Amino acid sequence: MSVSIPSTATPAPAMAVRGLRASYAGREVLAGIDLDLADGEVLCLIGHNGAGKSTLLKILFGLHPADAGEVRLRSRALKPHPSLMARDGVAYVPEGRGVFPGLTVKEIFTLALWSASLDAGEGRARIDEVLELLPKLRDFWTKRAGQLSGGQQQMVSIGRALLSRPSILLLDEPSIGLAPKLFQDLLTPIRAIQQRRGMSILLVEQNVGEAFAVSDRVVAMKSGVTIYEGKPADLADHAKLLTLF
Ligand SMILES: Nc1ncnc2c1ncn2[C@@H]1O[C@H](COP(=O)(O)OP(=O)(O)OP(=O)(O)O)[C@@H](O)[C@H]1O
Repeated sequence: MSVSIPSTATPAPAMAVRGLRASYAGREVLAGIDLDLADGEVLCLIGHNGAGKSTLLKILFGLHPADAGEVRLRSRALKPHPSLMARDGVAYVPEGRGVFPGLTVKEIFTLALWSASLDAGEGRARIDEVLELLPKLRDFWTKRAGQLSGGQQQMVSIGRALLSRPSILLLDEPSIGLAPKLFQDLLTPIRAIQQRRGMSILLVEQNVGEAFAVSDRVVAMKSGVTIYEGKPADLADHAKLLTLF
């Protein structure tokens, strides 16, 4: 008689990075990064300017090549490429928002649906879903992105990323140019969406106060390597944070 034994194995992380190295014109900026992003976790990546945080995100979405190391989605090793990552449920919101200033929000979303080759019915359903998740988008739906505030543009950028129903969201410094209160207003719905969807988020942020409040774990980087990993509460004391750098 065969007896089935329940598996006690830890599930593979949503995304894992091993020994990642990268450079620009021969200058090494990532010097061997190991990182796990668990299922349904918000991981906040902090560090000085130039520590390599944005480069890491770019590599994970396939926008910059790694010199060495491995990127895994679940336990599957792959060579990141933007279309491949998008197909596999990864979305990337770059620093600086990247919305087309001359297009209305509606046009930006329509363009994103068109480039994802979704049919009209599915496209409408996706837009309705994002508008339900981020209802404030309705307030400026027909305005040109260039006329929107920084926080509104950031919401457009994140909403556009959510259209693809990602399981992993790579968010590069969404607080740039936002007052702390506006940043908080943006993070609160993101955290709610993340919990509702069970999405994993890798959030690069310098604005630690607000970011830690929605993060499950923090990793600090310095000069291309990770130097600390812990819970936000362990770093709540600002003095302790400064000793890391
Ligand atoms: N396109 C590029 N060409 C050459 N060097 C670059 C390029 N992008 C970044 N670098 C350099 O690589 C290093 C890491 O930069 P990166 O932007 O990844 O750091 P960061 O931690 O995200 O910094 P910040 O917080 O300022 O955005 C820095 O020394 C930076 O000057």
